[in-house]
This record gives sequence, structure tokens and C-alpha cells, in this order.
Amino acid sequence: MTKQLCKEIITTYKTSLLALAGLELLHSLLLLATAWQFSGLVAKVYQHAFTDFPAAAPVLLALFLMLCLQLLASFQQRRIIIRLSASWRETCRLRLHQHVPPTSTSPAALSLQATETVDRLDHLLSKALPVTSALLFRTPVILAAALAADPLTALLFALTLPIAPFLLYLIGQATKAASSREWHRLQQLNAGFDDMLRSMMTWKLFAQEQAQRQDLRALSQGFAQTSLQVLKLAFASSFALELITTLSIAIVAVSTGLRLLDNALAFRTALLLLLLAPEFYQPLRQGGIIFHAAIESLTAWQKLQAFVLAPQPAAADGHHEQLQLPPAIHLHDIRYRYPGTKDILLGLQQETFPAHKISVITGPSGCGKSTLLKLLAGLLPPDQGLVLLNDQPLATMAAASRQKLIAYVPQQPHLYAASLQENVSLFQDVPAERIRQALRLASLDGLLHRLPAGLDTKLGGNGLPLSQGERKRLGLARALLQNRPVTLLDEPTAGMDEALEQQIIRALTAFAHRRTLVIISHHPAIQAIADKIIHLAPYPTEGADRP
Ligand SMILES: Nc1ncnc2c1ncn2[C@@H]1O[C@H](COP(=O)(O)OP(=O)(O)OP(=O)(O)O)[C@@H](O)[C@H]1O
Repeated sequence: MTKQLCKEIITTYKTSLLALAGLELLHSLLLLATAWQFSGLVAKVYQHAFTDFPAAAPVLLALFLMLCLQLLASFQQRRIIIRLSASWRETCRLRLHQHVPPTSTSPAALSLQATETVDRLDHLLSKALPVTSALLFRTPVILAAALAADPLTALLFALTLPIAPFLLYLIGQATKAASSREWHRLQQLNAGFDDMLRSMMTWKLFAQEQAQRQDLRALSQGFAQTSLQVLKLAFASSFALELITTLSIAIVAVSTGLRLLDNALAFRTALLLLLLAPEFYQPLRQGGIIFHAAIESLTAWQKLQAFVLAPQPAAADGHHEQLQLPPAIHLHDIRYRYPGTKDILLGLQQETFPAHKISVITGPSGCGKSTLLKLLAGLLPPDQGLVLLNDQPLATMAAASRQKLIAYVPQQPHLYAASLQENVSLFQDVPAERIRQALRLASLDGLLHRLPAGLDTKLGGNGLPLSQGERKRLGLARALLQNRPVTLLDEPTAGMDEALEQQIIRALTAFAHRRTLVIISHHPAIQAIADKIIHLAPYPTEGADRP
């Protein structure tokens, strides 16, 4: 899993990572030069080599410049890392958006993935990346310098270095499981809270808020406990690493100090080693602090990788240009069962929705009419069989081609927190007159006149809420504006009065000319304009007799 993530980041951000590596190397060499210069300065002061300040001025100036360059290198590294992390999170969100299955993921789970989960990846890049680059460049540079200056200290560095990673490995095993548990609890809490907010009115009506409150409290406590467990482990790992690195520095200090007393080591070399020892162990120290955050990031990555690593959706493949329009839709031996359910919901041997015609689907509630419409729209792939547009299998068409051919209006169209114009045009640049015309055809001109800011009136979110019927007609206006050769409508007139239904029917009859129109409806008035009526029967459950 980590390997795939690393591969993805390395291939996407090769140039930034190379720049980062170069800066880290420069930073390490500057650090070494500063320590060397500083130890030389102190040694000369100690040996009274400088008689006055001007004699020491060039060395001090060189030191100052080196420190400034170090700061500059750090600043640049930080900039690259922050940009890289922001860009990677943006990429993840875009891919999540591209690959979200339209029907099978709950909005709560999705919003958690798009916000909290993606943000947790930041720890990995903004915290773990600097430590990794320091371990890869600074540690070997200092080790090589120590080897040149004093092989015994280099040996001490080399012997104490692997203790910390080994310890982290042990702690990591425990942290991984705890982090996973914490994540699971957070998802439960999120879903519970989302559910409670949606059903608040119902709970109040049935005086059940108290029970809900208790459920939510139990979920929150569960999450708090697992979070505390993770924090305890994080504290233990940081403490263990601090202890080990401090002891290691102390061993190096005692060894150099004793040999200095014995005159086995020059003063300048001893000072240089003492200056370098904390720098050598610094990445390991930081490793302890970021280790827990990195595990959290990896747990988050587990949830995201299926979306992020999925192949990119192909651009329009020209299928929509080759088809004779509007296409007829043919079904061949279709079977569909929702993932996680026991029984097949839909089974159709042969069915055709003819071109230039209105087909109406009817059938008892729950028999799978809306599911069939989603199969026709290509939003759900059948488990078995083929959906063909003329002779082209829908499954082999690029999503972009499908979108150019098919408009789908669900039972409850979503209202975006945006203007009426944007809600109808779905954020496309469309002349206002065409939007007004679509609203007129969908019998929403009355609403348009009532709205204070006309097409610019904000809807959804904190804007104006629409009635169920208005929402339905807004979905219809979208489809009329999109003007696709295949238009699929799920109960477009449900809940409307007769007069309104007649207006919609007139608009649909005119619209159906030169299109393949498929409508789910129980209404006799809609069935009266149908060229073909398809009665969908519930698919027999296992053990029952097939019709
Ligand atoms: N995402 C899903 N996962 C599992 N089961 C689902 C899912 N969506 C729908 N179902 C189930 O599939 C069955 C058919 O649903 P569908 O909405 O297609 O029926 P319908 O015939 O359109 O019903 P209605 O006329 O009441 O709108 C229902 O029992 C429903 O619970």
C-alpha cells in the first residue's frame, strides 16, 4: 500500500522531489560547513589566536552568511513541501470526485472522505517528507564527516542509529491497529450524526430525541476512547525516541570528552563532533513525533487508494458521433443485484426502447424501475447482459460520450447551493433566454417571476428551498435544456395537480419528437401518450416459481 502511494507521488512530483533532494543536500553541507567554521572559531578564541575583533570578523561574516543560506534553503524546502501537499490533496479530491459511484456511497461517508480523510494525507507529506529527506541526506553526510574526523564516534553513530527505527517498528504495529479503530469510530460518529440531523424532525415528532442523544453520546465516547489510546501510543513512541537519542548524544559526548582529557582528540574535532551529534539524531527525534501522524495518514490512504489509483476516465471516444441519433435502447439478458443484497432485483430477457418514441415503465413499488433507469443511464453496470444504444454496448462507451448522449432526471433532483440559473444550466455557460425557455416548458415560469432576483436567486444551502414539485420540474428543465438524444425521467409528474401535469405532458410530447424518451410513471395521463408501455414485474426470489 505504502509502495503504491510512494510510486504515485514520485511519478507525479518528480521535479519537486528532485529540487527538494538538492536543497536538502545543500542544507546538510551548509550545516557541516557551519559546524566546522564555528568549531574553528571557538578553538582559536580558546587558544587566544585572535588578538582583536577585526581579526575574527571574516570568520564571523562567513558564519553569518552560512546561517542565512541555511535559513533560505529551509524556507525553500518548506515552500516546496506545502505546495506539493496542497497539490496532492487537490488531486485526490478531483479523482475522488471523478470516481465516486453515483449511487452506492452515502453522502456522509463521501464528505468525510473528501474533507477529513484527504486532509490527513497532509501529515504524510508536510511532516514525514522533511524527516525522510533528512534521513536520506543529512544523516549520511554527517556520518561521513564523523568518519573522516573520528572513526570511533562514527562507529557510535552507526551502532545507535538502528535502535530507533527498530523501536518505531514495534510501536508501529500497535499504533496501526489503534489508528484503524479510531478511523472506524470516526466514520460511525459521522454517519450517526448525519443520520440524526436528517431525521431530527421525525425524532422530535415521536418524542425520541433523548434516545438519539444517548446513541450519539455513546458513539462520541467510543471515539474519544480510541483517540485517547492512539494519543497514548503517540506519547509513548515520542518519549522512547527522545530517551534513546538523548542517551546516544550523551554517549558520544562522554566518549569525546574523555578522549579530549587524555589528549587523544584535538579540541576542534571534539567540539565539531559535539555540534554534529544533536543534528545527527534530530531526524530520528522528529521521526517519533511524526510517526503517529504518518500512520494516521496511511490509514486514511487505505480508504482513498481505490479512488485515487483507479484509471482515469477516458475522454469522449467519439461513439456519440458515430451513432445514428436518437438511438434505440436494447436490453439483452440483463440481471442486476445491488452489492451486499441477497436476491437478484432485476432480470430482463429482451427489451427495446424504440427511437423517436416515448416508452413508459410501470410496475409495483420496489420492483426496480428506478434501478432499471440507472442501468439505462449507465450509472449502474449490469451484473450480466448488455445495454445497447443501437448496436453499441453502453458499457464500452467512455463516460464523456455517454454524458453527451443521455440525460437522466432522478425522482428527487439535487438542488445545488447556487443561483437558479446555475441550477438549471448545471454550471454551463448557457444564454439566459434558453434557461428561461426551459423553465417555461417545465412550468416554472411562475416561480421565476416570483423570485426576488429572478435567475440570480440563490437556491439550496442557505438559499431558497423549493417544494418537491418545483424541484421535480427544475430537474425536468435541466433535461429539456440539455437536449440529449436519450432522456430518462423518473416519475416527472408525481404529486402534481392535473392542470400542471397536462402542461408537462404537452412539453414532453413536443420534446419527444426526434428523441428516445423513457419515463417511469403510474399516471394514466402519461401512459396515454406512451408509444410503448413496459410493465416491470418483481423478479422472482430464489425458490419461487418463475412466471
Ligand atoms: N443502493 C441500493 N442498495 C441496495 N438496495 C437498493 C439500493 N437502491 C435501491 N435498493 C433496493 O432496490 C429495490 C428497488 O428499488 P427501486 O428504487 O429501483 O424501485 P422502484 O420500482 O423504482 O420503486 P418506487 O416505485 O417505489 O420508486 C428496493 O427494494 C430498494 O430498497
